[in-house]
Amino acid sequence: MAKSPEVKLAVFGRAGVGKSALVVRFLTRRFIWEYDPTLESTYRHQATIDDEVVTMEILDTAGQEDTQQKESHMRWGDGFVIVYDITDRGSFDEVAPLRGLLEEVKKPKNVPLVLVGNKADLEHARQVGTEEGERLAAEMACAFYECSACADEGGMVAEAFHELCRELRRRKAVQGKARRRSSTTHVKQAINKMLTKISS
Ligand SMILES: Nc1nc2c(ncn2[C@@H]2O[C@H](COP(=O)(O)OP(=O)(O)OP(=O)(O)O)[C@@H](O)[C@H]2O)c(=O)[nH]1
Repeated sequence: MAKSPEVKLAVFGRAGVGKSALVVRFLTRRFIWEYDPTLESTYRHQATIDDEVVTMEILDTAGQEDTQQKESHMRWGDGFVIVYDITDRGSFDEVAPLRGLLEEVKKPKNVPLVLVGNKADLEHARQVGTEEGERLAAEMACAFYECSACADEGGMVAEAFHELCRELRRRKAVQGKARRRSSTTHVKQAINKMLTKISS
């Protein structure tokens, strides 16, 4: 039987945006109010996404990491969830620099990621409009979700993680095709060389 794909996903965002709450919601479908804010944690999780079993390793980073720690976690990950809090404009302003660092650390560029605006249940305290999130995601060419780890009726949190896995799968398929195409080209070139030698 084919081995299920394994993907490493890292969750980034300013301290307090709800990274741990989102990861715990995704893994347990529950909301837990408080976590140790300084800890980073890794979890393993299996899910069936479009009939394919995917094994995820999820790193919930600590919001107060220094640049060196961030870079090391960025090197570790295959795909990224960048989270901001819709009630905290400063957390939204930190998204672009985080994406910038990702693009510096990861090569090739155009890193697989999804953008999540969390705490959508706190509409009365909103500081970042939905359309602003949409616009930023369009600029970053990634999917965008407004979610609430606390009241996730629509299953949006899982959808964000699943979409990231789909994006990684799409890219792997494209890379596989490109590799196959280049090896076919090499074989063709070798045959042509041989034929040229024989005929000369
Ligand atoms: N109302 C509301 N509160 C939330 C939501 N998600 C998280 N919180 C609260 O926001 C606070 C911070 O949540 P955490 O999950 O610890 O945030 P974090 O991003 O992991 O923070 P660091 O670990 O410090 O980086 C906690 O008090 C949570 O209960 C949400 O969707 N809605």
